[in-house]
Amino acid sequence: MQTIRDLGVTPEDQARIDIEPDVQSYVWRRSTTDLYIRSKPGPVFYLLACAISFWLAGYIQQSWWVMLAPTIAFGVLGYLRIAHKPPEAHAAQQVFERWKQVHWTYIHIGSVLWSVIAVTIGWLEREPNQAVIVSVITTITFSTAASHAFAMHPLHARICVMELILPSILLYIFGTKNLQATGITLCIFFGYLLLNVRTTIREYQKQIDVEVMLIRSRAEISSLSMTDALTGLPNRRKYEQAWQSIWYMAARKQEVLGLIVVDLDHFKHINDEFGHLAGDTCLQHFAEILKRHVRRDSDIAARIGGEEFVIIMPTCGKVQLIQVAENLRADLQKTPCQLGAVQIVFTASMGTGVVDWKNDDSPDLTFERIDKACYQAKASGRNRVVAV
Ligand SMILES: Nc1nc2c(ncn2[C@@H]2O[C@H](COP(=O)(O)OP(=O)(O)OP(=O)(O)O)[C@@H](O)[C@H]2O)c(=O)[nH]1
Repeated sequence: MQTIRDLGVTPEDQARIDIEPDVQSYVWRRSTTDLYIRSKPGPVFYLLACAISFWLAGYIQQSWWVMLAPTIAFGVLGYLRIAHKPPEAHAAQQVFERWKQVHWTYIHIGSVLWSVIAVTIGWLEREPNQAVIVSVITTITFSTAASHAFAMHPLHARICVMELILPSILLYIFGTKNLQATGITLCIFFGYLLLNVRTTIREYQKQIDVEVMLIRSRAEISSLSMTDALTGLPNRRKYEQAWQSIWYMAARKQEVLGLIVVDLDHFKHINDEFGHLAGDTCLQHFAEILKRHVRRDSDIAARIGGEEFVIIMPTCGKVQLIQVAENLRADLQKTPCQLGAVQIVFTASMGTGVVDWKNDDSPDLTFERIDKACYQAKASGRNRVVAV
């Protein structure tokens, strides 16, 4: 709900302030959803690579049981990754952080498991045969995929790449004789990957920045379309939306809901005598006075026509409404609008009332009743408050 308490805050600033929590939650949601989707297929590919390498090394031909442990491990991991769904869009930051930690644990377990398999094959084979070649190629593929897919969390992405590739490098260089060249090549590739992670992180960040910019611009446009350009108050469109939703919400519990309709007196004379620009300044002057009298966050003051304004005051009873309207009326009367050397004194007529839950069938009916009270105030001499 839009409030007008922040004097000196432009509608553009207000739009930005209002949207910030949404932007933050979008960024958290976006990065967690990306992580969730991108990490899902991992265990399937680990298992496939494991089966092919084991087959080429001849382990499966010796005993099918050799695949039991990897199948269970990657099966459970796959299930956990799928079942661990990202938090709801408007969850608190801590919820997103906790989710991230748990999900990254699943991802790290997967990359460590793969490393154990790749190192076991290298350790048992110790020569560049087909099984080792496949395990090296798949290790390169997995680490490249990790460096591309997990750019939303740079530190974890880097650790993941290390977990996948470093154990193989160490084994090939220091633990074997025939695979040292492969180890050195992998080492060079590892360096390239670490540099590559930096680029992908930057690209991912840029993409998010563009999306955030779009969200902010959309919110700004939508806020501007709800704001009266001259006074900075919510406009008729915003008032209608707010009045409808506040009215129906109050109707559920039959809560007290007050409305003040304000119409400036003889405004045409001001325009005719001092010019249209002076008229505009008077409208701005009145809007500033109005803002001073609308103090609660739940109250909404809006300009709904040329020189017509309303104040929606939830939980505000008859007596309070009259008091607010009288204070506003008196304040306007004693505070002239200063235009250079000229002072323009003008007044306002007001109708006030609360929703009559027995007879008011709709927000429009309530408005009509209180608007009529405002006309009565005009008809009975202006510069007064009529309560219904
Ligand atoms: N300067 C200026 N004048 C406006 C604006 N919107 C409406 N008006 C003027 O407000 C005046 C309203 O005139 P009327 O509806 O006759 O009402 P009034 O002169 O205030 O007379 P009562 O309401 O009967 O007291 C018209 O002259 C409009 O041109 C605006 O944005 N700027």
